Amino acid sequence: MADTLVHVQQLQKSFVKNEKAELVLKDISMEIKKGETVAVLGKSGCGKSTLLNLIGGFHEPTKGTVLFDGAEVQGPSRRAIMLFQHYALLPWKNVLANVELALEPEGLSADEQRARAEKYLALVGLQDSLGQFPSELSGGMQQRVAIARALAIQPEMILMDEPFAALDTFTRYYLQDELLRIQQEEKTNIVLVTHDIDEAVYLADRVFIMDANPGRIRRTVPIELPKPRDRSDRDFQYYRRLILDEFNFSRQEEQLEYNI
Ligand SMILES: Nc1ncnc2c1ncn2[C@@H]1O[C@H](COP(=O)(O)OP(=O)(O)OP(=O)(O)O)[C@@H](O)[C@H]1O
Repeated sequence: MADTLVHVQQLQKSFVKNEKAELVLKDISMEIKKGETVAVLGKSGCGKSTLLNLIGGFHEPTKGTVLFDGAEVQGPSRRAIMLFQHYALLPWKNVLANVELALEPEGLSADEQRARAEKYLALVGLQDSLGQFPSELSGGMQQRVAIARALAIQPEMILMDEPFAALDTFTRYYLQDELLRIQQEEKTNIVLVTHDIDEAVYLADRVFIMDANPGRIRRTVPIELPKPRDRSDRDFQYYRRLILDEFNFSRQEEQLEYNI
């Protein structure tokens, strides 16, 4: 369909462990529409990162297919960039050089490359930190460099694996707001793997809730609230509660491992 960017069809993934094939993902089917932000929530080990890696072409499916803009994903592409929890910046390069390095395959002139890197660093508010090195930056600033580096490639989709999990609550809220603002400006698709129910309800248009052993999608929850959202609003609490109930947290049967 014209408005579908990612189409996951009957996806299965097994890994060999102790000489036995272990089914990690079973029969995953989902669509991500152009311009959408989706979140994937589930218990630790249910296969969220594996699903993200399959969508990004970093793993090969055991069965099934992933279509990106109608074509089968057969490997990583610069149209879908992965953003990790631990920034992955080169410590010996300054902020500007870290972003410029990611642009080398684009074949831009030196001036164009610099202008593009500066544009996206300004977009994340780091225009005054171009010459600083990663060790001189806070975790939140390092993640902003990583976001600028991903955006500078101008991908259609950014795959985020718990991008703010290493940050304190205030920095996390701040970066969630930044991400929302940037996403609305750039219209980049975002697939967000998170443990943070609040983060999923705040950012996502739809939340995919996964079950474990083997990993599968149990329920899809559309978050029908205008953005930016108010975390203290009753409707926000409604969705938060609905998702908490999916995980039986209200009955305290599960060990709490989420940021709520
Ligand atoms: N490359 C691999 N080789 C073998 N097993 C793997 C590999 N990658 C993941 N697994 C296994 O697949 C299962 C799902 O892992 P995955 O990292 O996708 O889960 P997750 O839901 O992202 O977990 P977490 O929330 O803890 O990051 C786990 O049992 C893990 O050990």
